[in-house]
Amino acid sequence: MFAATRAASFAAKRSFSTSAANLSKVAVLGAAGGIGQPLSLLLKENPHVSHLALYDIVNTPGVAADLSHINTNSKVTGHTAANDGLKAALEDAHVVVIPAGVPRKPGMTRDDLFNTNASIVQTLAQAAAKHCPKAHILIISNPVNSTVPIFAEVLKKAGVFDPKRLYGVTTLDVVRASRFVSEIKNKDPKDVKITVVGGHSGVTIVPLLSQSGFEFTKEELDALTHRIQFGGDEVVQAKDGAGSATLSMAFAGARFANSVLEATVGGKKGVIEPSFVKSDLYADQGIEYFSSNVELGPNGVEKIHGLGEISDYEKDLVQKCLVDLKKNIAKGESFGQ
Ligand SMILES: NC(=O)c1ccc[n+]([C@@H]2O[C@H](COP(=O)([O-])OP(=O)(O)OC[C@H]3O[C@@H](n4cnc5c(N)ncnc54)[C@H](O)[C@@H]3O)[C@@H](O)[C@H]2O)c1
Ligand SMILES: O=C(O)C[C@H](O)C(=O)O
Repeated sequence: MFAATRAASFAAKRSFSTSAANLSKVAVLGAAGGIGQPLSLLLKENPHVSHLALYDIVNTPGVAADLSHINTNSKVTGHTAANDGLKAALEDAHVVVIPAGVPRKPGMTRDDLFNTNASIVQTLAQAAAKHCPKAHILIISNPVNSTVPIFAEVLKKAGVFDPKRLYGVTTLDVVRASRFVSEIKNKDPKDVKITVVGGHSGVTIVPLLSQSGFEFTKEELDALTHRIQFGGDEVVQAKDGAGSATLSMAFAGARFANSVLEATVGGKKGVIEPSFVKSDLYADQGIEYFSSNVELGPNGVEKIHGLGEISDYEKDLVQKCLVDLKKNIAKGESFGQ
């Protein structure tokens, strides 16, 4: 249903989106994985993409050959580590989306992925610093609360860090929040917008349900908050060892990538998405990265929105969030340094 709606909306936009200035190369790193494949499929439908470069350590030639038969305008190329494939994928990229890395199994936290994924992200950051220092970098690889600071430290070391162009993708949390609230309020999710702030794991995910326009009982509030914070665990448990969310993440990642493209090359104004970015909101408490609604413009992050008025219940959630977030960020920064 999404694909049909999305295709229709993209098709409508295509009529005014064909000039070269509106088109860009998008690279997906980790493109042959559970997220990478459906995400690349959705990006193949995006009218702002002129070239989709798919990089993974395995299987990208097949994924690229398959996607390249879809009759949308973009060219698709597949790259592996052979023949300097990472360089070829990254050169001239305007947007780089990164779902490379291992997913959770039941019983694991996202932080348990750190040991494996930190070095993967570090390697990809070193390559991005060299081959596409001006690209907009969208990080999906977990733990996002630490992988974004790792990426930033590598870019800083290379002297190319632009905080306006590095984004942790937290869109899945708002997608889930919208869906879960719509289920209990019997609404169409398209009319249910829930702001979610903080980070992307457990108690660092803070839904601001008091701003939703709906009334909740205390029981509903507790249940919804918990479900939004631990929605990822539901999928990990249901997949029973076969990974974590891939299809809903591809949907969320494609939505965020499209927003970045619309704001940076599509000329669209007032594009607002939540994202885990370098932020001043809690910098006075030593927390340099935070997810909140972010206004995107031609150069990326244009304005970081504050939290606005929040309830005492949410103030409590934010305090708990900040404790974990600070540790997750520090761990990423020290690894990246
Ligand atoms: N931000 C979010 O909301 C969110 C949501 C879901 C999953 N994730 C995270 O996304 C990551 C990927 O999840 P998945 O389900 O697609 O996993 P997956 O194992 O299915 O796919 C990961 C892919 O990364 C590739 N890869 C490994 N090392 C690489 C390297 N050095 N360079 C390029 N590619 C490399 C693998 O070959 C594989 O194809 C995980 O860390 C997961 O926790 C984040
Ligand atoms: O839960 C996970 O490990 C994957 C992802 O971060 C999610 O929220 O689904």
